[in-house]
Parts: sequence; structure tokens; C-alpha cells
Amino acid sequence: MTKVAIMGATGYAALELIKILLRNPEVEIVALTTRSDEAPHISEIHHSLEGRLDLRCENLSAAEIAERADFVFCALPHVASMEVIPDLLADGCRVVDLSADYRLSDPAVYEQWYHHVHIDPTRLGSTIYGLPELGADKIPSANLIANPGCYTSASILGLAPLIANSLIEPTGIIIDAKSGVSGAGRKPKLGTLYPECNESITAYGVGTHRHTPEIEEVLTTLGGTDVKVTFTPHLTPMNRGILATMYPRLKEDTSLDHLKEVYRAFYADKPFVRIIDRLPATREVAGTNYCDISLQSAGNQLIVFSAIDNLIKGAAGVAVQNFNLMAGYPETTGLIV
Ligand SMILES: NC(=O)C1=CN([C@@H]2O[C@H](COP(=O)(O)OP(=O)(O)OC[C@H]3O[C@@H](n4cnc5c(N)ncnc54)[C@H](OP(=O)(O)O)[C@@H]3O)[C@@H](O)[C@H]2O)C=CC1
Ligand SMILES: CC(=O)N[C@@H](CCC(=O)OP(=O)(O)O)C(=O)O
Repeated sequence: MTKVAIMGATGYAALELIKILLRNPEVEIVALTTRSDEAPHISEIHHSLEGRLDLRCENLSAAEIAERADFVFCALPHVASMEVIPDLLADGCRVVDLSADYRLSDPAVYEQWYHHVHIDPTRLGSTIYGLPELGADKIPSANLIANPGCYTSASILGLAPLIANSLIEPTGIIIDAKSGVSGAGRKPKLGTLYPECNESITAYGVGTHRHTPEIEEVLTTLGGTDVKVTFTPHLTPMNRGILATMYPRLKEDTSLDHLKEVYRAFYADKPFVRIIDRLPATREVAGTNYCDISLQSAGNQLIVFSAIDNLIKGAAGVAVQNFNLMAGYPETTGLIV
């Protein structure tokens, strides 16, 4: 039995983590955290868990969590994560961090994009980036995994075979991405109130979104050449889902059929990536850990579409994929629905 704690249990990503982990009979959820001292029952917070998990959310220190749990999913916002993770690791816990705090390798780049000084900089650069489709070999032995961002997972999975095989120009890649509102988390904000975002699509973070350096760093490492993207996220009036539409420039004329073969070979033994001929839709991956990728062309322009559920393949699902690899369970445990 693996004893697991979830920090930030009152949030959206944590709800999905709980639902997935409840499908693994060898996992026991032993602690859920909140900053509230009122210790609400988890079913008072997430009504869909009524009768499924008898546990209260508690305001626990790292030491108190470590007394109960071997593994911790840290589903806190960035900055809050790095304030607790060093203590969890020191107390012997293995951690999957869903926040952005350990994804980038350079503290100066973190500060530039997150506008916050990193308080645990020595772990940047050595923390394993947990996108198992790009290399799962270092995940099983890791004590800390940096779970990827939601836009970044959709974008990186959509571009990785092209970058790894040097088929496209590495700079000037346009990524136009749309997200459902749950991507912004459960904390109330003006921009995510129903009248503000329903019946409307708007871009945000133009030229400044913090997933830009994450996409560039991972693809640069993969391709061994400097990758630059123009990444523009959009908020769309749906609960969940991300669709990334990407415009890479091929170095040479290459047929779509050949490119599809390249993608199918790259993801041959990856259970959660589906290369499809039709256009992907967020509805078809909602609630699942799948990433659906489709290659299309318009004249000479290659267009890559990539769709995921931001809360599953973009957060809780890939976090459990990483946990499964760390704990020695089959990678797909709890994730095939
Ligand atoms: N939503 C998504 O699609 C994705 C989210 N992520 C990342 O996963 C993490 C969790 O996301 P999500 O569940 O959406 O977020 P939520 O806002 O829904 O939940 C985060 C929880 O963290 C707790 N918390 C602890 N410290 C703080 C703090 N200083 N400020 C605010 N909340 C705090 C809050 O619980 P309480 O108030 O009870 O203490 C809150 O419920 C974040 O780092 C996010 O960036 C990554 C990919 C996709
Ligand atoms: C719609 C929306 O607001 N989405 C979030 C991204 C969610 C995510 O992946 O965030 P982390 O990198 O913090 O984990 C945003 O744009 O900030």
C-alpha cells in the first residue's frame, strides 16, 4: 500500500487527483491539506466525492504530512509550492509538484517570467521534468518531479517529433492555444466570473505568458538547437480542455503521410498519445489522459493540432502517470477511463 498526501486539496487539480487515485486499490490517500483551520470534510468542498473518501482537509505542516505519507502531490500555486517542497523532501517524502516552481532550469529565467525570486534555486536544473512521453527513464528513481504546465504539454507533444527529427525551422514557431476556464484554478477572480468570460473568447498574456520559456527550454533540450516560439493563449467559454494550433515551417517539402509515420514512430509505445487523421476536439479528450494530435496542411503550411484535458493530461493525469512510474505501478494505472 502506498500512502499518499495531496496538498491544495480544495482545488480543481486535486479533485481530479483524488478521483484518479481512488481507482488504484494499492493507494491510500492519508492526508489532504488546506490553509483553513476549520478542517472541512473533503465532500463539503468537492460534492462529487460524497461517499467516496472519508477524509478532512487539514492545515498540516510538512513534518505532519511526512509522518503519514510517503508520496505527496503538491497541487498548490507556484511560489506556495517551493515554500514547502524542500521540507517535504528533507522529511523523506517523494513529491510530484503540479506547479511551475521546478520546471525551468535557470533561477534568473524563473524570476524574469514569474516575477518572484526563487527560494530553492539549487534544485533548478537537476529536477526531472515529468513529461513521460519525452523520456521516462529518470522518473522512477526521482524524489521530485516537476509536472509540466497544461499549455506546455499540449504544445510540446504536438511539436516534439518535428523538433527531435530536425524537420522544421526551430525558430518562429507560432502556437495559438485555447484553454477552458478551469485552467485558471478555483480561486475566484474577476476574469473568470461567468458574465466576464462566457460568450466570449479573448487572448491574454500576449508575449508574456510564462509557459513560453517552458516550451522553449524543453524543445531546445530535445532538439539540441535553440527553439523559439510565439505563444498566444486564449481563454474560451468552456469548463475544460486545451486546443493548441501550431504553425511550424518545414525545412523541406515533406508529405503529410511521411510526417504521420514520423509521429506514429515517435509515440509508438506511448499509451496516451493518439495520432489521428480527423481534426481533434477537446470534447473527445475531456476527462481522459489522452493527447490527440492531428497533422494537416494548407498549401505549403503544415498545421499541427493538439488537444488535451487541461486538468487531466495537463495536470492530474500526467501527475499520476509520473507517480505510477515512481511507485512502480503500470504507467496507465487509474488512467484508462
Ligand atoms: N488548473 C489547471 O488546469 C492546471 C493547474 N496546474 C497547476 O496546478 C496547481 C493547482 O492548480 P489548481 O488546482 O487549478 O488551483 P486551485 O486554485 O484550484 O487550487 C489551489 C489550492 O491551493 C491552495 N493554496 C495553498 N496556498 C495557496 C496560496 N498561497 N494561494 C492560493 N491558494 C493556495 C488553495 O487551497 P486553500 O485555499 O484551501 O488553502 C487552493 O484550493 C497550480 O500550481 C496550477 O498552476 C497545472 C496545470 C493545469
Ligand atoms: C486558463 C488559464 O488561466 N490557464 C493558466 C495555465 C494553467 C497552468 O498550466 O498553470 P501552471 O503553469 O501554473 O501550472 C494560465 O494561463 O495561467
